[in-house]
Amino acid sequence: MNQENNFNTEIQHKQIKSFHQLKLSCGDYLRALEKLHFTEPTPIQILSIPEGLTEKNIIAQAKAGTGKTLAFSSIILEKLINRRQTIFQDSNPLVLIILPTRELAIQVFEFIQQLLKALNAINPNLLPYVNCGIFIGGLPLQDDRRNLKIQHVKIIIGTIGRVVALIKENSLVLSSINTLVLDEADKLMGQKDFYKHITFIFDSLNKQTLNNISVNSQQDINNNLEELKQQEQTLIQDEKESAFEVLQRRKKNLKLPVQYLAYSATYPDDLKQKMEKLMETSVFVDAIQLQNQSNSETENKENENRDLNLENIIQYRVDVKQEGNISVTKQKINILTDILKQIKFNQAIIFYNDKIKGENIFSELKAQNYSVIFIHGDQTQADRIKVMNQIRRNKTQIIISTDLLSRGIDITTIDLVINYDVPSSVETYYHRIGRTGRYGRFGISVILVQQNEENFIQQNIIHFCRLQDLPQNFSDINIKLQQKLADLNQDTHLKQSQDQILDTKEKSLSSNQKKNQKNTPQNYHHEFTQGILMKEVDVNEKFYDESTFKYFEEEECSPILLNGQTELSGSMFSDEDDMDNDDDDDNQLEDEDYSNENINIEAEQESNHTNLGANLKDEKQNKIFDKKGHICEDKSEWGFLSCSVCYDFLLESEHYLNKKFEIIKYFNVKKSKKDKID
Ligand SMILES: Nc1ncnc2c1ncn2[C@@H]1O[C@H](COP(=O)(O)OP(=O)(O)OP(=O)(O)O)[C@@H](O)[C@H]1O
Repeated sequence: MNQENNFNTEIQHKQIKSFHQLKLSCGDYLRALEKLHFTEPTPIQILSIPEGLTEKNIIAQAKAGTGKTLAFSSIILEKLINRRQTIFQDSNPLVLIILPTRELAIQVFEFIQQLLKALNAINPNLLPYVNCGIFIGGLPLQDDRRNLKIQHVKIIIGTIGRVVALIKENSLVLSSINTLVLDEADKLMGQKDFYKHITFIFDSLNKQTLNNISVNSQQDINNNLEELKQQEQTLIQDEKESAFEVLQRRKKNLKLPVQYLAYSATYPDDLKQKMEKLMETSVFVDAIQLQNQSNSETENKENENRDLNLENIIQYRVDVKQEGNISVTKQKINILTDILKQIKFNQAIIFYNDKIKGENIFSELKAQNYSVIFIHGDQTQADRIKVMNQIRRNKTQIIISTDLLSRGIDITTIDLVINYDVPSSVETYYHRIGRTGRYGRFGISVILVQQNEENFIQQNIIHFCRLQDLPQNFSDINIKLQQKLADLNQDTHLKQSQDQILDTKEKSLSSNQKKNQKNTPQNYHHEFTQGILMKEVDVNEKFYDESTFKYFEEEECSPILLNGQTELSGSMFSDEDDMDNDDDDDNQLEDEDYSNENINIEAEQESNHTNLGANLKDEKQNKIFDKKGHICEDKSEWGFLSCSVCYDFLLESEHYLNKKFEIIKYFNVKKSKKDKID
């Protein structure tokens, strides 16, 4: 492309201010994005979504924290929406997403679940057969087999070892996969063990998708023969040629049975060629240039357009000097605690290189009464999930981690990253510091440098990154950090009130579509002669519920047994304790205490919301208070829900709680269609 063309394309890209302009054709999907507050696309979304929708293989690069997950998720979902008429014919998975760590896999799983949920709330008939499943090491294999068999998972999200194991034992069938996503692709391709598995997946995909033409798609081919004939005029020489041969030749001709999407913030040069070879004809989507051009300081400086630094992260270095008899370890701990005392951060992550060191830092900080937690790959999966939960709920202020959390993890409240140990490469450095400064927010990073590490730093870090010495005075930084926290809190409030407005819009928009939903419990009237045993399922945490994994069953999915004495009150709204920063470990107590309090807090906050929001809240409050005085008359010692008022209340609450109440067992309950009674 010549310079003038380049310039024009850049101008066009800069003019894109909404997702509508990105070849995303489905209005409901655009509304779902809006509902989740994704209104303006980021450079990687502007560049890679339209490319991806043309079925090209993509190797995409964008700086840390700039929206790569939404970019590939949008391509996947738009493709599924376009194919929705035929999805239900196939019980095999259609999309495979591979990630390097379990924590990242869980995050991407939850993100796509959220997108699907928002889409489903707007139009339940759009992708009713599309669900996603998570397949990671450390959890029972038999659960994965069962989920693949019974749940007909369409979007597979997993870590490489588990995915390969499932392919090898034929539990995971790849014959219908049409998109393979490699997130943190340089890690997956660059590490020797991973690469071996990746090539195995590519080979299996090629074999199985071609075999599939003769088996699973036969029905599909026959159905679409006429259409195929029109499209493939040049291929069909003989009217009697079988549909199988037509498609076989068509696929071979295109040589692209599966679309590959690779995303990362970093690609070492030697790796790019290796990837291009494996992914055959691919395009390189480079968002770095566009990201840097939107920053006036670096405008028109060709070499600086490959700069991976984020403007919103201030990077400091501090030298660890030998002082008297004090050991280097002690020196480093002193520097660390000094930084932690002086910088008024909200949440910090400290990266270290070996596990024993991590445990030592943990003990030192714990002894100084810091709210601290540590994580590494040798912990049990139960502990890893527990730690991630603590971090995400902002229940711990300092996280000590190996490079396990250096990539992809998206926690907006982290505002300080400390490289306690120097990372092994500049790529790892970029990923580590990218745990702060997410989506353009302010963040700080500090690297501790020992004398014997100076050469490495000079050659690998200083040359590429904008390191400056740690200042004596942190007051300016602290003001910025406070401002960031205030902005984050304000964003949360704003989003909450916008959510209420959108929910109301959505209710009126989709009331007709919702009428089409059949056999949901709401459509039935229940006559209670004895009782129902109910189970509470947190919709956002459905994955955990499906597993027999003990820790999560205890913490997230304990069945609720409403006994005869149950008083309906605000304590039902325990789901809202996301905002709770209390460090209390006793979840049961905390839920109940907080949620009662929560209603009062909300009542106070309501006065600031719009009328529409206020009405909605009123509606919710009334629902609680309407029934608050209600005490079930049934004194059944078994604690079954046996009262229709309680039951109705539970169903009404689903919407607010973001939970589903599944009926485990009926006891002599008659069911009849509600509309007959009405
Ligand atoms: N268009 C958008 N509007 C608002 N927020 C967005 C948008 N796109 C992404 N985000 C938010 O930006 C944050 C970072 O996104 P994401 O985790 O996808 O970054 P990433 O590029 O994959 O980062 P990393 O390189 O660290 O993996 C997330 O909190 C995400 O919800």
